[in-house]
Amino acid sequence: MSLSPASAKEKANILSEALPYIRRFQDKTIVIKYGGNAMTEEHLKHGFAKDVVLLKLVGLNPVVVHGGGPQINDLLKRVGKQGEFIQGMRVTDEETMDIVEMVLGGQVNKEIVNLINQYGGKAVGLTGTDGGMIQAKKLLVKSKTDGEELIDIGLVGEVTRIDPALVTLLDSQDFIPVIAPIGVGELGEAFNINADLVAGKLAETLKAEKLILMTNTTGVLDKEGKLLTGLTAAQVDALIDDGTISGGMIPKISMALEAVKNGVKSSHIIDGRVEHALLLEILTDQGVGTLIRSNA
Ligand SMILES: Nc1ncnc2c1ncn2[C@@H]1O[C@H](COP(=O)(O)OP(=O)(O)O)[C@@H](O)[C@H]1O
Ligand SMILES: CC(=O)N[C@@H](CCC(=O)OP(=O)(O)O)C(=O)O
Repeated sequence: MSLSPASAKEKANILSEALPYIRRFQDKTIVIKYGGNAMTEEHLKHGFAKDVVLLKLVGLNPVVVHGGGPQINDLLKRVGKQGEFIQGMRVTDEETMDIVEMVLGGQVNKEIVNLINQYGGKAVGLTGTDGGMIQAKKLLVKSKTDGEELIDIGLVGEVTRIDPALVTLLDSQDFIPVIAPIGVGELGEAFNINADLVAGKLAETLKAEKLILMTNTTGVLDKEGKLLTGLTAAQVDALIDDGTISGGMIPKISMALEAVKNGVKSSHIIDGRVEHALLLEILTDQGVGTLIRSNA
């Protein structure tokens, strides 16, 4: 099928628009958090895998951290349990932890790895426990009503240290790391960690060029539901305080902000429901979603 001259020109323009970005991001690390809500449709999963392979082939180093919250909820439901969250973090007892390990470390991780490999990438699936990569300790959540009170929500972890050696080794051999957000404690115990937290800390440790958090909204929205295309630290604090940012968006925006304060060049919260959102964000002039900057 031949293209009309106008549409051929448009396609060529888009391809050539990518050139400066490919040059600028050559050999740079891009940490991509693929949220469970952005992987609910088959065609989106395929589009994501293709984008990751393309980024690798043009010389960037994508590192994938995935979530799987809705997929964990599905399995919990099947065993008659209801998922419960406090400030965006899943309350995780031992039985829930078994399911978290099955879904994140097994089902979801393997599916993403297989898809990337199907499109010609060399993906390797890991959890944070492999090689002792993600060290963690119990996370205590601050009470909303009494900021001083700390709530124990079970086997939920926060990252204490990341050893980047394994990821760096894989990158150097052209593999694409695909990481499930499970960490290991001092006594060898497994912790369930919010995937945004892992992605943010990993981006800092790897001194990534970009942290991209893919989710199921167009970005951060204001009280009227309008997209906020750019946010600074002060604006984020105000939006959390007045309740505009809530639930799962709290850990996301906090990590996006912490990452840019600690050396990551830019953080982006983008809509994983838009086909090829990754390519649009990284390789075109068209910014998508919300860009988070530090105040400095
Ligand atoms: N101000 C806001 N802008 C956009 N989303 C928000 C906001 N406040 C809360 N949210 C909620 O945060 C959700 C994204 O977080 P989460 O469900 O944890 O996504 P993911 O599974 O991708 O990590 C959105 O779907 C929305 O319901
Ligand atoms: C402690 C905690 O909340 N862990 C998350 C880990 C998965 C995750 O973060 O998945 P999404 O990115 O798809 O939300 C959970 O159990 O759901």
